[in-house]
Amino acid sequence: MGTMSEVWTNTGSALASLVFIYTIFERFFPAHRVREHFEPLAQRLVGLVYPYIQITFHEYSGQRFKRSDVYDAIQSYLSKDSSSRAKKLTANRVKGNNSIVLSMDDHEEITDEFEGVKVWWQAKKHQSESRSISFYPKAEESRFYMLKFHRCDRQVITERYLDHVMSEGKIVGVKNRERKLYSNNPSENWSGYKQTKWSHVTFEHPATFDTLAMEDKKKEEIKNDLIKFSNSKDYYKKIGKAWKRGYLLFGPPGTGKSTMIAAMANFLEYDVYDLELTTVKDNTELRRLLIETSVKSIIVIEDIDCSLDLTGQRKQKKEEEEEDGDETNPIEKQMKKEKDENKGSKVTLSGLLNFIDGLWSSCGGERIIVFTTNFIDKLDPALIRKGRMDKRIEMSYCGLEAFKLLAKNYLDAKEEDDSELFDEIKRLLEVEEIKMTPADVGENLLKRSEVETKEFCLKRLIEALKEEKEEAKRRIEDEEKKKKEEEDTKRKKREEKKTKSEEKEQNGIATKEV
Ligand SMILES: Nc1ncnc2c1ncn2[C@@H]1O[C@H](COP(=O)(O)OP(=O)(O)OP(=O)(O)O)[C@@H](O)[C@H]1O
Ligand SMILES: [Mg+2]
Repeated sequence: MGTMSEVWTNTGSALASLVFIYTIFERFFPAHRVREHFEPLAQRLVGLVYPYIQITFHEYSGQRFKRSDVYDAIQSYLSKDSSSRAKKLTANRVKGNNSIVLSMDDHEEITDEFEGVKVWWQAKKHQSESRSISFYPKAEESRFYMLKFHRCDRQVITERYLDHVMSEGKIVGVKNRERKLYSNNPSENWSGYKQTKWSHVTFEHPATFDTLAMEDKKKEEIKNDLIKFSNSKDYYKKIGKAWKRGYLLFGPPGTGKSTMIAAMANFLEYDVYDLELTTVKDNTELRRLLIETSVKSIIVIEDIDCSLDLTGQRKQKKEEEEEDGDETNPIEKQMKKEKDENKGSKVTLSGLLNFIDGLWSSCGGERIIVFTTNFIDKLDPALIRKGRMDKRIEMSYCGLEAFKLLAKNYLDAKEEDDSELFDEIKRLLEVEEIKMTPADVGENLLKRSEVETKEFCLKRLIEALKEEKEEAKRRIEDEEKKKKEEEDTKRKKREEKKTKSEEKEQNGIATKEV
C-alpha cells in the first residue's frame, strides 16, 4: 500500500515538473513560433514522400468584398457534371432562370480527367475564429476549392488544364446566368454611393425566331449569320478586327424591329443594352457607357433618326447658313440657338462611329450593335456604309408566309383547315398588294375572348385588310389632291409675280414716255 502511494506521489511530482518545464518552454518558445519554424521543415519532409500538389482557389481573395472570378468559373465548371459524380450536392436557383443549378457541397470531392491526367477537386470551408463585426455576410466562413494532382502532371495542369477550366466555366456560367436588359442612367446619377451607369431588369422577352413573322429564307439567313458570328472568335483575332457585328434594322413602325432584337438576344443568350442617346451628354459619356457593357451583349440604339441629328454636322451647318441669311431678330436668334443646344445631346455621329470602329477593338469580347430606324433615307451614308453596318435587314409589311406563321401561332390555324379564308387573305396580300404591318395583322388575329372563334378572327382580318385598301386609296387621293393644290398655289404665285413685273415694266415705260 505504502509503495502504491509512493508511486502516485512520484508520478504527481513528475507531472508537476513537466507542466512547469512546459510552461517555462512555452514562455521562451511560444507554440506558434515553434510551428512557424517546424512547419516548413515538416512540409518539406512530407513533400519528399507525398507525390501530390495542391492548389487552393479562395472565394474571396484580394479585395474582400469582391467574389473571385476564378472561383465562380470553377464553380460553374464543376457544376457541369458534378451532379452525376458528387454524392452531396447543393441546389441553387439562378434568379430569372427556371432551371436549378447543382454544385458540389462542402467537403465533397470529385475527380476530373483531362488529356489522360486525373485530378481531384474538393470543395472546402474554413471556419475562422474571429468574432469581429463584419458587413460581409458570414465573414467568418471562407470557402475555397482545392485542386490536387500528381506532381508529374504539373505542366499539363498549369499550362492547359486551368485555362480549360476557366474557359469552360465561363461558358457554363453565361448559360446559367440570369439575362438582363440594361438601360443607361443619366450622368447625374453616375457618382456617389450606388453609382451605376446602367440600371437593369431581368430580360424575359418571349420573342424567338419561331414567333417572328418573316419569310423563312430571310430568317434562316439571319440565324446563320448570328451563329457564324458567335463562333468566329479565332477568325476575328486572325484578321485583327474587333469581334463585333453591326445590324441595321429598318422598316415602318410595327414591322417587328424591336421583336427581332429580342429574338436575336434569346437566340444567342445575350444581354441587351438599350442605349438611350438623348440622355448622353457627349462623346466622352458615350465612350464610358459603352466600355462598361459586358461581353456577349447586344447594344441597341432605337430610332437613331429621332434620337440624334445623326445626319451629322454638314446638315447642321447648312441650316445655320440658311438661318444666318434670314433677317430675324438677333435676340430671338440667340435664344433659339441656346434652346437648341440644351435640347439635344452633343453626341455626334462621328463619336459613335469612332467608337464602334476603333475603341471597341480594345474592349475584346463579342458584341452586337443594332440600330433601328423607320426612315433609312434620313441616315448619313457614312453610318450605313459597308463595314460599319455589317448587315442591313429590312422589316417589311406582312407577306403570306408571315401571315401563315402568325395564324398558326395566334389561332393554331392551318391552310388545310381553312383554305377558303386563307385563299382570300392570300389574294388580298399578293394580288391586291395590301400593306399591313405584322403588328396589325397580329392585333386582328388575337382572340380577345372565348367567344371569338378562329374563323371569326380570320374574317376580322379580311375585313381589316379590305378597310386598309380603302384607307390606302383615300390616302393616295388625298395626297394627289394636296399635291395638285400645292402646284396650283405655286402656279398662281408665279402668275401673280409675272403680272406684277409686267405692270412694273409698263409703268416704267409710261414714266419714261412722260
Ligand atoms: N414580324 C413580327 N412577328 C411577330 N410579331 C410582330 C412582328 N412585327 C410586329 N409584331 C408584333 O407587334 C408588336 C410591335 O412590334 P415591334 O415593337 O417589334 O415593332 P417595331 O418595328 O419595333 O415598331 P417601332 O418602329 O414603332 O419601334 C410586337 O409586340 C409584336 O407582338
Ligand atoms: Mg421598336
